[in-house]
Amino acid sequence: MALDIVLIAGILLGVVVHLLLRRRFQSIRRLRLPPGPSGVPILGALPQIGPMPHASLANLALRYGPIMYLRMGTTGVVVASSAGASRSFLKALDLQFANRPSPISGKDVSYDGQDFVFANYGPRWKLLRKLANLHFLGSKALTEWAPVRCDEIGRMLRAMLESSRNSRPVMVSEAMVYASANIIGQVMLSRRVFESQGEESNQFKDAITELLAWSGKFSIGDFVPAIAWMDLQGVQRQLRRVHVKLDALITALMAEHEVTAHEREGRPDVLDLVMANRVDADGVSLSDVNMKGFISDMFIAGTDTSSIIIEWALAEMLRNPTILQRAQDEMDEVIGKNRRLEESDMPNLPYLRAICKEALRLHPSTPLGVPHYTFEACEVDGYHIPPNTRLIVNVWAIGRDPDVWEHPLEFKPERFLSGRNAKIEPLGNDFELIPFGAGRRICVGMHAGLIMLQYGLGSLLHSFHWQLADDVEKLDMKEKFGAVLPKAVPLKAVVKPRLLESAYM
Ligand code: HEM
Repeated sequence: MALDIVLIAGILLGVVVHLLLRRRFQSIRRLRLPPGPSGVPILGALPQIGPMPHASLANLALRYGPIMYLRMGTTGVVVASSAGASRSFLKALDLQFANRPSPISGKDVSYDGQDFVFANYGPRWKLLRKLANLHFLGSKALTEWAPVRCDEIGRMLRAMLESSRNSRPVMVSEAMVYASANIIGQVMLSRRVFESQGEESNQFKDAITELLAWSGKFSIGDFVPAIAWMDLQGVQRQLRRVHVKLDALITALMAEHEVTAHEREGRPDVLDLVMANRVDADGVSLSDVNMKGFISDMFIAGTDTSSIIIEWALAEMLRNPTILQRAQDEMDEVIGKNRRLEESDMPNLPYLRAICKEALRLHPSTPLGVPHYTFEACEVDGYHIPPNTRLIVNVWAIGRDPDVWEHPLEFKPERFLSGRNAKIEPLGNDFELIPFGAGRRICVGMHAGLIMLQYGLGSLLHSFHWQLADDVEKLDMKEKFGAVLPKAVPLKAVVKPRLLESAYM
């Protein structure tokens, strides 16, 4: 009897110990973090991120793999560096990662997270996104605003024609930023923001360029919030300085817009429509600060993105004149030389579209996208991701992945004309090419950005012969890292008209 009790007690104890050990091992297995560098005390892996973080992270991924976990300061960061890894996050875990980390150094420029880009996933973000799609950036709205794009690109081409007559070189990205800002101004606020290309528009471009350069910096305070107040690298100070300039411009534009409301009766612009619908059926409402953030985001995200890619594409073609020639031949055949390119020509220009995809692959304007954030713990490909983790998708590394792209560093638009790659589109479904991101937070201006890229670049190629301003000097192809990735040395070129004079009028 006593033996039985001892035996049963022993078996029970064995079962309990077994269950406890199994749970313990399971939880250890469940809590396996993705591989990554161990880093140093306090700063974690931050010292391993050099001045070109997209390249540093790509190098670390070669060692640790496409899903990598880094502790940066006191913040956990997971980095996705392959098509498969980005699909695991932006498709399978899209909802969990649909938030943004709180912008510490970008506190001012994001209106303390009250804008659109940094809004967390929730009712206010949904309302902003709905209104942006409905009135500004969705396909119906884009069709309605096509005459504005035609007008502004026409002005840009005429200004370049003038430069060629006066033997003045053109600064490609400046011209495109000026055109893009005026398109956004006309559509959103019924006014061109700059009447002439010159000091005022250059100040605006410089402010946006500076803002994007500083906001891409890996600021220590963003990763060690306890010491953010010290602003050790001066990032917040610099961003505040630029924000003050841009905010003054936006405040003035909004005030003027209110005064001129009577002039737009029956023909509302985007701001009128968004203002009129700023409270939705569920009572979610947009404050004046939300509205300022919305306008500011549209100018910032909508101007220095397509223009950067156009500049890179032209630079690549100046290094590879046969590509430039083939693009011009295609347009001459489809359009001729009596008129300029129209948006409706685009379906008939497969080579031009391939050039745009190739530029988006090799030179995505936002190399690390915009960071995502999860408040909840989750599991990805068998790895545990702790709560409050930041997600970086290395879009730049994905576009250069040698396992996907043959000769990844070469600019070869032909790769998109046949075979498997011909089906790849940069629209968030093919994770090998995600310059606009993917999932719910995919760029809301994706279609507008693509139109500006194809129509802007196509118009420049079709309208002019291109030559480097300084033929002797080798074209500098270095990148300058920030939230966006422009050429370190802006492209300066000499143009000569190639269409009938009447085509420019
Ligand atoms: C070629 C041009 C462009 C590129 C490459 C680009 C790229 C991106 C990327 C990578 C994101 C982050 C997506 C993510 O979080 O996963 C983004 C977000 C965003 N973009 Fe663009 N963009 C372009 C043009 C535009 C334009 C023309 C506008 C507006 C006029 C715009 C407005 C925005 C906004 C508001 C967001 C934030 C969306 C959100 O958080 O829900 N973008 N863009």
